[in-house]
Parts: sequence; C-alpha cells; structure tokens
Amino acid sequence: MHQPDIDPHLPDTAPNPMGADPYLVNTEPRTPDAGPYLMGAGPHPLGTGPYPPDAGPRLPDIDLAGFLEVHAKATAEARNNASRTLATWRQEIDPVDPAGLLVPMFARTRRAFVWMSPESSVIAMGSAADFVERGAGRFSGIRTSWERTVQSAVTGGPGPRATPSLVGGFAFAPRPGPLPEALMWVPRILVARDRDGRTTLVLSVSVDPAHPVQDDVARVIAQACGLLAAAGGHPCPSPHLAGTTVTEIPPAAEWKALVARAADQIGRGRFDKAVLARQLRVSSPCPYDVPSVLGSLLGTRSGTTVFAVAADGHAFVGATPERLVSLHAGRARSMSLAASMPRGATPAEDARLRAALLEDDKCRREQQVVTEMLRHAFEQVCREVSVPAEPHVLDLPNLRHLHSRIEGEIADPENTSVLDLVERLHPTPAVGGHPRKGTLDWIAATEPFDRGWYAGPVGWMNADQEGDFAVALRSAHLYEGTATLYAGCGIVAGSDPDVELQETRLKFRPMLDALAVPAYGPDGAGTS
Ligand SMILES: C=C(O[C@@H]1C=C(C(=O)O)C=C[C@H]1O)C(=O)O
Repeated sequence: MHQPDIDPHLPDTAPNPMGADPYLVNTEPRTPDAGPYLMGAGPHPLGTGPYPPDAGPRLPDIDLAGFLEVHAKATAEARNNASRTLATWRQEIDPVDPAGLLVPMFARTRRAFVWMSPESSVIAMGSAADFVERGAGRFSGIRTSWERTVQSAVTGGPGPRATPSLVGGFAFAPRPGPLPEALMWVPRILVARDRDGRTTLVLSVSVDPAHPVQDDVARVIAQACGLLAAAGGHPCPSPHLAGTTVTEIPPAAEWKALVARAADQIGRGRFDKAVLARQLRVSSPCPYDVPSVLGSLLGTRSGTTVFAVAADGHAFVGATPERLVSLHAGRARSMSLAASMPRGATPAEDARLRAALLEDDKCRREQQVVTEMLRHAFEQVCREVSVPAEPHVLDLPNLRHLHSRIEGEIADPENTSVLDLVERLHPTPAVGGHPRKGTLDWIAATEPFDRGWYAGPVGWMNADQEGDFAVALRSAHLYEGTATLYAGCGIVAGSDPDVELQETRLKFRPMLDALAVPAYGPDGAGTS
C-alpha cells in the first residue's frame, strides 16, 4: 500500500497537536447557513431523499470501542507483516442529501471524490491510502495493490461489505500530466448512498507498524461527525466574471481541417472510426470553486453521472452520460453510446430529430462499431451476453445519442475484478477509434494537446472487486482560475467538419454554463 504521496505529511504517522488531518484545512463544523455558497436548500434531481435540511442532522452513534478493537487488530496485523494495514469501520447512517455535503467537504479537504449518478452517490474525503501507478500496467497494478490491501485490512461495524471503498480514476492514456496517470485511494471518510436511499458511512485509517496512532480512530469519527453536522443547502452557481477569456485549441478552422483529414484517412481505408477532440481553455480572474461547478451540473444535467476527482489543488469534474462498465453480483453492464443529434426547440421538431437519429445510416454505423467492440470484449469474459437488436435514443437536456445496453454474466466471478473489465474496454471506439491500436496512435499524433483524464475511466470499487466506472466526458480540469474543457466527436466516412464542430459546441455548453461562461468568439460560438 502506498501512503498518500500527494501530501508529504502522513495523516497518522505525524500526529498533529491540533488533531487535524493534514488534508483537512478546517475541522470546525459549519452551520448550514454559514457558508457563502449556500442558497435555498431544496431537492435536486439526483439522489435527494428524505433528509430534512432544516431539522438538523441526527449524527450517527459510532461504536468507538468497537472501532478501537478493529484498530488494535490492525496494529497486530501491521506488526506481523511489517507493513501498513487498514482499519475500516462501516455502518449505516440516517439518509443525508449528498449534494449538501459538497460545500463542507471541499472547505475541509484537498482530496475529494464525488460520484452522483441516478443509481448511487459516493462522497469521499481525505485519503488513508493512495494507489498511484504509471504506464501500461496501471490497471493491473492498482488491482494487485488493492487485493493485497483488502486481504490484510481489518474491518468492523454493522455496515454492508459491498459498500464502495476505493475511489478515483485513470488518465485517457498512460502519460504524465497534472493528475497522476492512475490514482485511486481509500478515503478516510466515505458516505455512500444507494438507489433506495440506504446510506453507509465508511471510515478508514492506515496503521503504521512503527507508529500506530490509536487516537486517529477518535479523530476520524469526529471529522466524519463534523462533516455530517455541516451538511446543508446546495452550492450557489458560479458567478459570471468580467475578464473571463476562452481560447479554442486548436482554433475552429484548424480543427475542422483535422476532421477532414480523419475522414480522408477513413476513405483510404486506414481505419473505420476515430474520435477527435478539441479543448477550450477558459481563464477566469478568480479561482474556480468546485462545489459551485458541481452544484450547477447537478441542477441541470439530469440523467448523467456528476463526478469530481480532486487532489492537490487540481480538480477533474464533469457530468457524463456514458458508463464504461459496472460489475455487481457477478453481472457486468456497459453501454454503447455514440452518434449525436441536437434536441428540437418544439415537440414536433424534437420528434423529427429523434427519428432522424434512429434512421441515419452514418449515425448507426458510428454506434455499431462501439456495440460490436463491446460485444466481442464481453464474450471473452462472460457466459452469456445480451445486446439489443436495435439501439435506443438517450435524451439529454441539449442533445441526444444512440445507445445500447450490453450485459453479461461473468464466467469466473471469483477471479474477475471490475478493473479487469475497465482494462479490456478502455478506450472503447466511443472515445478512441477502430481498430484500436492504429487510431490511438493517430489521435495522439494529431490532437495538439494531451487528453489528460478526459475520456478516461473514473469510478469506485468495493472490497469484493466489484464497482462502477464512467467514461469521463463533458468534463473539465480545474486549476485555480483555469478550466480546460474537452469535447470530441466520432468521425466516420462521410463526416462533415461543420456539423462536427457544431456538435462539440453542444457538448461544451453544459460545462460552460456551470462555469458561467456565456457565448464566446466572433460568431457567438459558445451559444447553445
Ligand atoms: C467523445 C465524446 O462523446 C462521445 C462521442 C459521441 C459522438 O461521436 O457522437 C457521442 C457520445 C460519446 O460516446 C465527448 O462528449 O467528448
């Protein structure tokens, strides 16, 4: 197990006289009405439950003696193995609105993970153990480290074992960037909420065999209670700031020339499909506030998974419609998502565009390439694979895609980790190309930037190696006052550069709205 290498101070080897986790800049509970971000509390479309923001939270009663016993066993285990060992406590708690945890969490920590999908939410703060890997073996490297960690970990408490306990993600390609190429970690405090509102708190501390710090148990409980006590309203949207600038990388005309080049290569039979992306670099006079950006996405992007991976001042955030893969109870699910069409301004126009998407031969080919790749990959590891005969339409607020659900029963569930599936599937031709090898090299040589974590896998997993990973689309990397946004389009034979450029503008718009960036460019290019 690696220690968090983002911050050189270890949470439990260098006890702080103030009793504060080095990731936690402020452990004072905040009252729900104290924050500058808070606007009226109220239900948000994703994952809101019966938690009454005005009534004050009922804090969980955590069995300190039980957790201390877990810590003592983990200390013995750590000494036996002469290596760091996790002590983890899980218990169900009263439902809490996950969106209400965003402001207090980001006020307290530089390390955070957010996952809010229509099925589940995970809000996680601080790190008890980091797994950082590089290169082509990054998926299997994290899988091996996590397995080893789970084997020696000592766990207690009445909560379910299948609760998420490892969070993070991967860059699109194994190349160095501002965030590590692969970063997953065991949060100190994790609040997971399932579709039925069942909420579980998971607390983890890492025990150093040379310096076990028993007090860390009471400290992490106090920090968790502080976070839950401060749960409040939703974050305010980002304000629009004069002086904000938008730069297109590459400029629109150059990007269209690249699309034409891709279409030309496809015409010559070099490959069938390649996804070309472009960047917008938005510079604001003030640093971006991550909860504000997430709050806007939550309020407007129904049907998507809103996510954030924040480490060391960097945050990678987005609202993606695309699931890479989930594995639960031995069943794997993925989705073939490709081809785009705008929503109509009137119901009649909307219905016409929907029918046009389903009937368009180019769109069908574009999605079929993804479906066939996923079917083939599932057949390698599943006993039976189900793929619908016809694609469906996935409607998002400002655009829509073709999609098909792919499902299968894993043939060897005992020995299959969700990370094995991530490694097999990433990148699908929805974000890479077909055939994979040739197109990835061509994309890397053609796009004038590195993709970073855009279109990479982001998600969580549990101690049974099951979990859920999304494809990090409709996303941005935030660092201080700079936001780097990404959007791409699948290019096939017959793709029109003007139409593709327009499509990227639609894909950028939700994030631009979340950053309060109105129309930009000489032709008002950013307008929805
Ligand atoms: C590449 C992106 O989206 C992917 C590409 C699509 C397309 O080519 O039409 C549609 C959905 C996604 O699979 C993106 O949003 O950046």
